[in-house]
Amino acid sequence: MSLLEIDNVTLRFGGVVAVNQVSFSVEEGEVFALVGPNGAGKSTVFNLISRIYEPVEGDIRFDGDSLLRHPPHDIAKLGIARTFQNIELFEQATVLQNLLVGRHRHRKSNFISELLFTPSVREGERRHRAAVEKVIDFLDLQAYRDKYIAGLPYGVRKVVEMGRALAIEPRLLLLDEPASGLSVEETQDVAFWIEDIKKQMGVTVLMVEHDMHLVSAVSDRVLALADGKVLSLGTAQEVQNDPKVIEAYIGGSDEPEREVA
Ligand SMILES: Nc1ncnc2c1ncn2[C@@H]1O[C@H](COP(=O)(O)OP(=O)(O)OP(=O)(O)O)[C@@H](O)[C@H]1O
Repeated sequence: MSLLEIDNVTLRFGGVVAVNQVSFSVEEGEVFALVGPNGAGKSTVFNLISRIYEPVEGDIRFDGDSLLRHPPHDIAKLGIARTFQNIELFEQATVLQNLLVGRHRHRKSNFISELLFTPSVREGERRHRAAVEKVIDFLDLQAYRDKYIAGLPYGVRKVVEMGRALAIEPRLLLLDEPASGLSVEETQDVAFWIEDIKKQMGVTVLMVEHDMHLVSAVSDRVLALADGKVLSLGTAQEVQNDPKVIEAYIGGSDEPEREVA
């Protein structure tokens, strides 16, 4: 059984079919990339998995369980974490505080036990701290742990955003354009982080990305979408060389952000 199964999913916005009978599966332990021109439906697929949108047709299963039976706030508890294209961190809080917020799905205590700071609450607090410190070490964020987000460079914020998602110890990490706005060197670092997230943390990664250098460097498989439909599925090289994909980019309103290697 695949970790994530998108099964014949359709979503319309008025007359626009944003996602049109799309099916694909993500296997445990792989890095899977969604690519395609602007408006192809990539973000909509992410928002369907996050339960922000409700499909009009089809099913989405995580570890065999239909996500459509769960409300959006259950998604993190089930083991799916995501980052956002426009970084969503608390600007007036520190890196450490932002990562601790990411741990909320593990909080089992109630208001009274929190108030009394019972031994189980204390123990829980220690576990949250330990998990967050592990992410800080893993992503090399020690120098920034007590810094406010508002004062951090964009590239560091992107890494913190990834850390916030990793702090919940997900099985599946959804990365929405992890390289957007980053320099070539910073994108290289993101490629290393993604490799480590897969190999050292054992987390499965599904990402939307325009930068084909990054996609080629880290992805086990790539799915190209255009006009809400699946165009091509294979290795990065197979997909980039698929005439249907080349046609979609040339015929579309944009081209890949950087030349394909
Ligand atoms: N909330 C919305 N309301 C109406 N139409 C929408 C909405 N969100 C997306 N769409 C439309 O659905 C289609 C797919 O959009 P989507 O944002 O998923 O594409 P994308 O592949 O993520 O594009 P990009 O690379 O520019 O982020 C587009 O035609 C878009 O205009």
